[in-house]
Amino acid sequence: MTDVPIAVYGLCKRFRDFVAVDSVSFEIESGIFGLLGPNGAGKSTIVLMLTTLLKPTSGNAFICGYDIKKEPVKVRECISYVPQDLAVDDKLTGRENVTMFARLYGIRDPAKKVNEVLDLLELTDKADMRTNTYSGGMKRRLELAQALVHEPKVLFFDEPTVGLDVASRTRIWSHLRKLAAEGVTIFITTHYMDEADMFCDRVAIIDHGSIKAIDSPSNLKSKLSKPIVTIKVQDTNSFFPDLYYDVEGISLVGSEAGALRFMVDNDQQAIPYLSEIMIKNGIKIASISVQQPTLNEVFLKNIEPVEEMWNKNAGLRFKRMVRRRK
Ligand SMILES: Nc1ncnc2c1ncn2[C@@H]1O[C@H](COP(=O)(O)OP(=O)(O)OP(=O)(O)O)[C@@H](O)[C@H]1O
Repeated sequence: MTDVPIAVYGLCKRFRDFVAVDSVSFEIESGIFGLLGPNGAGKSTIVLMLTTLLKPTSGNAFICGYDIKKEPVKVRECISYVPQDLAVDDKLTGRENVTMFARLYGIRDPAKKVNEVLDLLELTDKADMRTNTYSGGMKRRLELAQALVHEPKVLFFDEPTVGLDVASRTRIWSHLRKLAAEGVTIFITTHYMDEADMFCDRVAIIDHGSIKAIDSPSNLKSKLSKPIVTIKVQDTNSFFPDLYYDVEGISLVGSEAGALRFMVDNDQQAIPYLSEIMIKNGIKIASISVQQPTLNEVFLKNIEPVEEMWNKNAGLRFKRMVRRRK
């Protein structure tokens, strides 16, 4: 028994002899947690187990302290799950859709609560229109409204922004950040690295059913690589002093015509330091730019390259072919 909203211990799922989730463990205390992984990595299988829709083969998990195997009803009372596929009835209005969910959850005064969540998700204006007139972004917000009507402590959201335009994505994320600030623990799956980087407090990268890396996006990025500072100079024949080559936390990693590239521990400290040296040595700076490592790079570093996977699968296919012919 644990107090954290989501605690997962050695969770496994096998489909016959195929291991879809391989002894996954993690704890989530608060905020937005993103599960990232290529297609078929095991993300949905984990979400289905945590939401009690699929039985684990072994291992266990606790949601709000409740055992997903022994107390599935208690778990369901404190969570909401928004799947990837649209779960909005086009024949009903937005209000009717949310009211239906409120009734299913057995909420006593549904009208009040429905108004509250419609307002929270900025849907009041269009609440009495049929949802076949809604945009994709509005439908996704309506699904979120449906999920929030019974005030869940933990929200599972599969691919929250898939297929939406930039403005709708930003809006969904701003609602999720607000919910997280109010104390709802949010578990999302996504393929959008830039969004996970910007909006998730912690992420886990999963491949072939096991967790390859788990941390805050900034820690994962800084473990992978350091920022690169590129300084371009006006006179491409400038003489560059050797001085800064040996400074701790700054190392020269490239020099092309008129440009020097440094890998630095801290770009905020390195830039003024390097500029000062250049100015003191009479070198005129044309521009300074910083390239931070991205979560995309972290992701690619942690998953098996498609080529290797293809070779492995081709090997398996070949073995099966040989077996069939015997
Ligand atoms: N009911 C099932 N029976 C057999 N295999 C399954 C079943 N459900 C999932 N799998 C397999 O388990 C693996 C993980 O699937 P899962 O749907 O969890 O991946 P995912 O990371 O969610 O992928 P995507 O990003 O494409 O949604 C896949 O190889 C999938 O084919």
